Amino acid sequence: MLQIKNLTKRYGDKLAVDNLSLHIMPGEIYGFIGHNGAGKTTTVKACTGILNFEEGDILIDGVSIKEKPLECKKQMAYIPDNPDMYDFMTGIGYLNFIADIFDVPEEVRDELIDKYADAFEIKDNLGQLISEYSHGMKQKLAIISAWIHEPKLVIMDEPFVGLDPKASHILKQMMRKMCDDGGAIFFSTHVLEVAEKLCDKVAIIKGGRLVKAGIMEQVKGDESLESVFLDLEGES
Ligand SMILES: Nc1ncnc2c1ncn2[C@@H]1O[C@H](COP(=O)(O)OP(=O)(O)OP(=O)(O)O)[C@@H](O)[C@H]1O
Repeated sequence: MLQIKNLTKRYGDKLAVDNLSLHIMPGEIYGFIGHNGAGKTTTVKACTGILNFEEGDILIDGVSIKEKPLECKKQMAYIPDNPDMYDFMTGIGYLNFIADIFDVPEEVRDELIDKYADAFEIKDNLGQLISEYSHGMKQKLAIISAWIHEPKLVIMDEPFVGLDPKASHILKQMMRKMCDDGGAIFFSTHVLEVAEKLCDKVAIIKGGRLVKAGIMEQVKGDESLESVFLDLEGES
């Protein structure tokens, strides 16, 4: 579903991502972990077509994001680390705007908005301006907007930041359901306990280079993900 092939990205002289390859298959929740500045956001943004890269390629369902960005973007949803949305819109206005872009039929969008807004307990806030939303409310709106066009692939950067415990629980259920239905999820996180419980596979990046990747149980063995991560961080 998402194939990162030998991705290399530089900012001027700074090598941010170095020859990174990963393959996220349908049905998989794939976690992406690494220290601050390791290259997670750079990789995530390259996957969504927001950030150009010099070397390598990224395929969404077999299609290159470099060659056919629009075709790729139709298949996916992206939730950035900071949900910057149009403050002048109402919540419902924003959701309908996204649904329009992705051509979601009215009955379908109404049903999905109703279901997810209810689950996240922001139904009563949908008529309010986004400028009046808290960080967590914006994050909930961003998640709903991602799910209403039923993408095959969801890419998220730190999706649990700002969510209250109930909303985190609902998001985890939504992620599992989507992947059980054949979708795929690639997300970065610093919350290793969540990654350990939720992810089928995990990749660890350090200084722009992939240091470990694979099935969660194999990556962590008998240890916790945290101790594997800290051991790798300690290695020079
Ligand atoms: N626009 C930019 N210009 C120059 N350097 C950048 C830019 N964005 C990121 N970098 C550098 O690229 C490297 C990777 O940054 P990136 O944001 O991908 O890390 P990250 O793993 O997402 O970190 P964090 O966990 O702190 O969000 C860092 O050294 C960072 O300073």
